[in-house]
Amino acid sequence: MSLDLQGLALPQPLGDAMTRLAQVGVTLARIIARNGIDTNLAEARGVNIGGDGQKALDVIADEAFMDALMGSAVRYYASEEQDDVVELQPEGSLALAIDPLDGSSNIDVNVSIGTIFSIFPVAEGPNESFLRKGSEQLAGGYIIFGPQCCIVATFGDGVIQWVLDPDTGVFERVPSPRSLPEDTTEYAINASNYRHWPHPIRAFIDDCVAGAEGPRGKNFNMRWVASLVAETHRILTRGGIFLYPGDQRKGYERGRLRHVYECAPIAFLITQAGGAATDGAEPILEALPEKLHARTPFVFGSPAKVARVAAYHDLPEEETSALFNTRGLFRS
Ligand SMILES: O=P(O)(O)OC[C@H]1O[C@](O)(COP(=O)(O)O)[C@@H](O)[C@@H]1O
Ligand SMILES: [Mg+2]
Ligand SMILES: [Mg+2]
Repeated sequence: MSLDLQGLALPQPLGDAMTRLAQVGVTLARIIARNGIDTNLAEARGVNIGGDGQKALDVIADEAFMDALMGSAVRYYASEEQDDVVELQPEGSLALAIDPLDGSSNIDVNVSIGTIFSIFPVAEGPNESFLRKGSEQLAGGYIIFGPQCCIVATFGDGVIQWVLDPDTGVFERVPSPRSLPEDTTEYAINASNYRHWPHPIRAFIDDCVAGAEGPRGKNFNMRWVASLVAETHRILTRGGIFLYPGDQRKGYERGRLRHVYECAPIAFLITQAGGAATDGAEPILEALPEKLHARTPFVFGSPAKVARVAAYHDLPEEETSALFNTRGLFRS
C-alpha cells in the first residue's frame, strides 16, 4: 500500500483511486529525481488544447495517471493534456479531473512542481460530470514534488497531508495543516503583468507595495514560484494570498488557470483549511465552468485578505484608478 488511509473510512472506490494516484506519485518522484541523467523531462513536445506548449514530463505524467486508473472506479478521465474526456471503463462511479503536471516552466530549474486532482461522482455524461460546481467534489488535492514529496487532499472534512518516505515508498500521514493564519503579510502574484491588470487588482497591489507608509500601514513580502501547487502549499502552511487575475493580454481575459483542473480542487482544499477562494469577487466553488478547459481568474488565501480583494472590486472606478491616499476604502 503506497498511501496510509487508515482511519479515514473512505468508500472503497475512492480509497482505491487515491492509492493509484499515490502510486503514480511515487513513480513520478523517482522519474523527476533522475531528470537529466538519461532524459530531458523539459524537452518540448506538442501543444495542448489550451494552447500551452507541452513538455516531455507533461505527457509522461498524463499517460502514467491514465494507465494507473484503468480498471479502477474512475469512469471519466479529464486531463489538461487531453482534448476531451476519456472514458476509462463504462462501469465506474467516479469522474477524475487532473492537471498531471503543474508548474511545467519549473521542470528544468529544479523547483517544486506537482499534480492537481479533483474527483466527482459521475453525472449523466462525460462533460456533465465535470461542468458542475466545485462544491460537488468528493475529493480535491495535489501531489507536490519538491524537497519533499507530499500529498495534500480533502474529502470534505478538513485537510489531510502525507509525506512520501523515500526509504519505503509509502506516503505516511503527518499532522494536517492548521487553519490558515490570518496575519501573514505575504502575497503571490506575477507582478510582471501589472500593466495588464484591471484597476481593482492594481490598486490592491499598490497598497501592499506602499507598505508601512501606505494605507495598510504595514510592510508586505512577495513570493512567486510559478507553480500553483507550491504557492498553495506555502499558503496552507503559513497563510497569505494568491492572485492570478484576468488581464488585458490576448487569451488572458479570464486569467491563466483552468477552472476544472486547477482552481476547483485548490479552492476545495483552501476552504476546508478555513480559507477562501474566489474569482476576485464570487466563490469559485459555486461557479459553473462553461467548458472543460475554461479558465477563471483566481484569488485565494486567508478569508479577510480575499474579502479585501473583493472590496476593491466594489470601489467606484475613479477610486481604483486614484492614488491610495484618496481611496474611500481607507477614509472611514
Ligand atoms: O508563468 P505565469 O504566467 O506566471 O503562470 C504561472 C502559473 O502557470 C502554471 O504553471 C500553470 O500550470 P501548468 O504548468 O499546468 O500549465 C501555474 O502552476 C502557475 O501558477
Ligand atoms: Mg497547472
Ligand atoms: Mg499542467
